[in-house]
Amino acid sequence: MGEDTVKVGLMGLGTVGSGVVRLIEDHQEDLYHQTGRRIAIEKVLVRDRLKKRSVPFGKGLLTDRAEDLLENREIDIVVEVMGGIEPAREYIREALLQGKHVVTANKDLMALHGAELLSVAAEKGCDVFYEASVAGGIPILRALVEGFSSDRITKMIGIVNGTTNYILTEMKRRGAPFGEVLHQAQTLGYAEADPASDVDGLDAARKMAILGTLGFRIPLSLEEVKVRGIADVTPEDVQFAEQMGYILKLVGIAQQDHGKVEVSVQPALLSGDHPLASVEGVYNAVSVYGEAVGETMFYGPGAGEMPTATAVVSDLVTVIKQMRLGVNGRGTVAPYREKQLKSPREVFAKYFLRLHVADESGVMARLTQMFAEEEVSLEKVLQLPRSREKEAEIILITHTASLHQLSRVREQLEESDVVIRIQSDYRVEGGLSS
Ligand SMILES: NC(=O)C1=CN([C@@H]2O[C@H](COP(=O)(O)OP(=O)(O)OC[C@H]3O[C@@H](n4cnc5c(N)ncnc54)[C@H](OP(=O)(O)O)[C@@H]3O)[C@@H](O)[C@H]2O)C=CC1
Ligand SMILES: N[C@@H](CC=O)C(=O)O
Repeated sequence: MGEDTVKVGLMGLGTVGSGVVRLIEDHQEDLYHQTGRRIAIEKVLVRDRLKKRSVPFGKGLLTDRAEDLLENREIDIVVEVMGGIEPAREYIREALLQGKHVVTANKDLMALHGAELLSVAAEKGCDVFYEASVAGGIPILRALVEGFSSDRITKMIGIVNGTTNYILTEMKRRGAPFGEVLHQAQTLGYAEADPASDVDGLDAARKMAILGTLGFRIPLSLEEVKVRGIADVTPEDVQFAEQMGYILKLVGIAQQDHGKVEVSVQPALLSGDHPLASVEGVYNAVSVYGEAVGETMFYGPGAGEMPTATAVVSDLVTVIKQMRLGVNGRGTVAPYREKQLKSPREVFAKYFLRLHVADESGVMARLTQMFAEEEVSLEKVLQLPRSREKEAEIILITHTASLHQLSRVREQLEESDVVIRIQSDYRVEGGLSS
């Protein structure tokens, strides 16, 4: 191997790592034409060297000692696709201190320690790219940083977790039980090592923290993202939503107006004509609204071996091109704007509530009174046939109200003697016509 070869240290050979190996092999000629360099995987770090692998490697290439990559002076670029916080953070930091460029798919790490790692990279004149960390195969980060650099982004709304979108789609399509479809998502390589982070919305929250930081150019931290997952979503919620013309999805929303931002992840009802309503299975999509450009939409596979590998290898190509130009590390840390978060009085949406109430006369009047007291008006009301003795079910969709108003209404409902329980409540996002 001569001068024209770039040597890569690969950390992780699971779903994404195997895809990276395949893609580099299959596209070697195309990659050479773009970069003028051959890409050679010099060492691969794994936990268990004896495990059976879907991509064949010479015995000497696999190692379970991180030093074999970090202390290898021949390795120019470390690709981290192991996942988790530690030891990934320590390894990436050390790689940067050794002057190696880094490509990672690790949103857990970038959402939590991105600022620290980018600042080490800037000091050492190294690149850190992490396109694969958000929305798998969709090149959304590059679009935000480069494509929208002349505009001011006001809103990003997206389906950014493939596993939960796959689960909700299968629940809607064939009424499949939650546990069964989660297991399928794991088998297909979509889910995180701990799938609770998909189901609880944390994976999507990490991605929204990254999108918010890059899109609004503010230092957004993970704790500032309000998170609710899909664990308590029932097949009935999905069906009732459909009856009323809505699709239930796990949605990330990042919005800024008057200099204040709101970032959240929650199961939300999307009206049938919403651009995200038809995004199914493992697919992700992000709508980005710019003041000047208007609405744009990015769509593609959000998880899985080869889609994610394309994002990783594209980052690798960028690093190699920058090496040729000698511009690595330039602009790694962009100056941020001042950050102000919205209070619950400043976050507005419509809401869907499913209530189990006493089956007696006058209940509807009592309910509407509670909403009226908080100045929340109702857009739709659906009374369902009685499901149990002395219990009726009512579904309400409000007009736009603040989160604060909704919490006040919820308090009243919870204290009321006619409400047996609030079965579910979801934010509602209108479509093109709203
Ligand atoms: N799967 C997907 O669709 C997507 C994943 N990502 C991100 O990509 C990263 C990798 O995900 P994925 O490929 O699915 O994960 P996998 O669990 O399939 O693979 C992880 C790999 O890392 C190795 N590894 C884990 N911990 C260590 C450690 N401490 N020391 C050495 N090796 C270790 C494992 O070794 P061994 O094989 O020996 O167990 C395995 O090869 C994660 O950050 C994930 O969030 C991002 C976008 C999509
Ligand atoms: N578990 C994640 C993988 C990609 O980021 C998902 O399902 O989206």
